[in-house]
Amino acid sequence: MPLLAVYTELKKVEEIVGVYRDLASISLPTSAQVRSVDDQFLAVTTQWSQRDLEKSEKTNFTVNYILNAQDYSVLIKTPSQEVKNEIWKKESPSGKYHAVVTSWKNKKGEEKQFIEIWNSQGKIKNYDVCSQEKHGKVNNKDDTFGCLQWSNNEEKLLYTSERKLPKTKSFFGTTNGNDDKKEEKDIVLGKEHYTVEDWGEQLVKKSCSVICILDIKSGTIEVLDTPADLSCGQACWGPEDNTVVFTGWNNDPFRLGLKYCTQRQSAVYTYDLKTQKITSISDKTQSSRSPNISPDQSKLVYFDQPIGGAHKQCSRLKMYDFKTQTNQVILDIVHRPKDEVCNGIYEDVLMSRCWSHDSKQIILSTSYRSRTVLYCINVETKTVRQLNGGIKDGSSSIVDIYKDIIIISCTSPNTPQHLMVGKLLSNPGEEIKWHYLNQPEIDNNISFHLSSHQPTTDRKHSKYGYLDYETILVLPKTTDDKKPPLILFPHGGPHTTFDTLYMMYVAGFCKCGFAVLMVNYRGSLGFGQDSVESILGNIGDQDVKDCKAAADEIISKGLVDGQKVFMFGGSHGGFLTTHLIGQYPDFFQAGCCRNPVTNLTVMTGVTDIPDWVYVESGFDYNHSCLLNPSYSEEMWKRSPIRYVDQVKAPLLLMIGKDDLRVPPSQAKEYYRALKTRNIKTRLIEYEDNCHPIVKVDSEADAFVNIMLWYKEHS
Ligand SMILES: CSCC[C@H](NC=O)C(=O)N[C@@H](CO)C(=O)O
Repeated sequence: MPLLAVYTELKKVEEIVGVYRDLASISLPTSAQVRSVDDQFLAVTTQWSQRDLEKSEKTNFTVNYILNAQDYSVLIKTPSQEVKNEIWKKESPSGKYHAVVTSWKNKKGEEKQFIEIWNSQGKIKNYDVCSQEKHGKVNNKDDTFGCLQWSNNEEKLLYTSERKLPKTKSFFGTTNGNDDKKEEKDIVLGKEHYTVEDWGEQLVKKSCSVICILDIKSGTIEVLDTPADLSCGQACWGPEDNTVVFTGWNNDPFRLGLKYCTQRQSAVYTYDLKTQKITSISDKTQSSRSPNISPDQSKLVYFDQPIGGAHKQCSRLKMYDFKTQTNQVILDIVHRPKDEVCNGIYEDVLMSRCWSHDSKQIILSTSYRSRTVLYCINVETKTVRQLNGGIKDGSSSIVDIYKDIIIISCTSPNTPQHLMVGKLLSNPGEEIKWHYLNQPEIDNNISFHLSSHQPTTDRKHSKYGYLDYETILVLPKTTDDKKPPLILFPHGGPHTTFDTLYMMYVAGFCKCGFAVLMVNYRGSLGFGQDSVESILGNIGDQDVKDCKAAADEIISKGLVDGQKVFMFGGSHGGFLTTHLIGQYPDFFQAGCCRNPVTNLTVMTGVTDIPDWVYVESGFDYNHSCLLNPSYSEEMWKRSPIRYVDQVKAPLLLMIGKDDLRVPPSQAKEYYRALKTRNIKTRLIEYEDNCHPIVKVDSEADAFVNIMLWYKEHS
C-alpha cells in the first residue's frame, strides 16, 4: 500500500475510534427507586451503566438524590459510587433494610453467592445460601425467572434459584473415604454425561428454576415444593404473606428458547404456604406471565396471550380478584387499532412497581407505532389514557412509581436516556409536569423524522388488506450541499420494533456521516396484532419489499444520496440484509450483518427456537413437528441463500460464536457461497459472544469494522 494510502487509512480508523470512544463514555440509567423521606423530602436511588473500553467491561454505579417533595428540585446529589459483585439489591418496604445478592469467587476460584442484609449502620447478616445445599445457583436479575422480594413483615426474602440436582460420579469412580454415609447415599452413578435441558439463548444452564424463602433471622431456607415439570419465576408475596404467586413455564415435552419468546406455555399460580397447595389462577389454555399485586393486596394484574404463534405479540392485561377468585380482562388484544390512544400491549413484563397508590390504576409503557409511550390504565373503569412524555416524538418509559411519584426514562435518537420525575395527577385531563433528575446531552448534529408508509396495491395483504408501517430516519447535520449516504437498517425479530430511542450504533453511524433509515416493516410490534400476523408465511417477501419501498420513498424526497445505499441488520435483520442485497443487487454498495438467518431449511435442527422457522414460514408448529420435503421447499423459497447468485454488494458477516439462536453455521454457509462466487466478503467471529454481540470489546470492534467496510466500499 502506498504511504499516503496507509496514512489516510490510519486517519480514517482514528476518526471512527474517536467517535466510538465519545459515545461509549456516555453513562445511561438502568433503574431507579423513589421513596418519600417525609413531607418535605423525596429520596431517589438511581443505577447507571457505562462502557469501560480500557477494562473491556461495563462499569455499574449508583447516584442518590434528595429532592424537594413540593417542586421536585434536586437538593442533594451524591457522588457516583461504583457497584461491584452485586447481582441484585432490594430495599425493604419500610426502607429500613436492604437485601443484596452478591457473587464472589473464593481463593480456589469457586463461585460463591451470598444474600446480605444491611441497615443504616452496616451489614447485619450474610448468608452463604448455596452452602446449605438446598438449591443450585441463585437466579440473577432477568425478566424471566429472577426475583427478589421482601415479605411485607420484612422477616423473609423470596428469591429463585436452580433446582438442586443429584450429585453424580463415574461408574468406575472410587469411593472417597472422607464422604460421610449420608452423602455417599445421595450420589448417583454414571449420570454425569446426561443432558440437562435449558431454556436456550441467554438462559444457558437455566433448566428448572425453583422458589426459595430465606428466613432472615434464622438463616434457614425453604424451597417450595413446586412440580418438577415447571420452571418457576417472577414470584411475589400474596396477601398477608400467606401465599406466593408466581409464573410457571412448562418444561415438557422439551424446553425451547425463552428469550424474546412470550408465546411459550406458562400460567400464573398461587402456592399456599400452609397447605403447600398449588392453584393455577390463570386460564391454562393461554400463556400468562408477570403477576403484580396491588398495594391494598386485594388483586393482581398479569399479561396473557395465546400459546404459540409469533414469538412476540400483542398481550392482554388481566386482573385476578383474591376475594371473588375471578379473572377479568382489563385491556384486550388490539387486532386493528381504531383510536389514537392505544395499539395494545407488547411488553414481556410489568415494572416491579406499577400501581397507583389507590390501587385503581396501572402505569406501563409499551410501543405505540414507533414510540414507547406511557399508559395509565384504570382497572375499575377499564379506560386507558396516554400520559404525556418528556420529548416530542421521542420515547418515555416507566422506571418506578411509589405513592404516585413516577420516575421515567426519556430519550430520542439524538438524546441519550435520562431520568425525569413527576406526579400522577388525579385529573386525567391535566398534563404531568416532568422535572429533570439529570440533564441529558442533546446532540444537535443529529435530527430524526418519523414517516408513515402505505403499501402499494401489489403489496396488499390477502387477509389484512392495507396495513401501514413506519420508518425513523436519523440524519447527520451536513455542512455542504452533499446528501449523506444511507444505511438501510431493518430490525430483527421480526416481531420487535424500533422506537425513537437513542441507540449508540445509530448515533455513531450519523457521526461518521451516514443517514440511517430504521424500518418498522409490517410484522413489527406496536401496530396491532393484525400487523404482527400479516408477516407469518410472508417472510422474505413482504418485509423485504416494505424495506425497499421505504428506502425508495425516502430517496425520492431528496434527503439522502440514492447512489450510496448500504444494508445493515442483525438476526432477522440479517435475513433481510442478505435478502435485499440478493433481490436488489444494483441498489446497494455494501452490506453488514450480525448473526443472520440465511438458510431456513437447515435451521430447525440447530436453533433453540425451531418453532420460529415453521411459524414464520407459514406453518403450524407443535413439539412433534418433523421437517419434510414440502416444508423444506417452502423454507428454501423464503431463504436469502436462494438469491446468492445475484449478489454484487461486498458483505461483512459478524458472528457471536456462542449464539444458540442463529448458530454460526448460517453465516458460514453464506460466506462460503459468496467466496466461491467471487463476491467480496469477510467473516468476523467474536469469542464469548452470543446472539446480540454486546461484550464491550466486541461491540466496539464491530462498530469500527462496519464503518471501515462501508467507507471502503463507498
Ligand atoms: C431463529 S432466530 C430468528 C431471529 C431472531 N428472532 C427471535 O429471537 C431475531 O431476529 N432476534 C432479534 C431480537 O428479537 C435480534 O435482533 O437479535
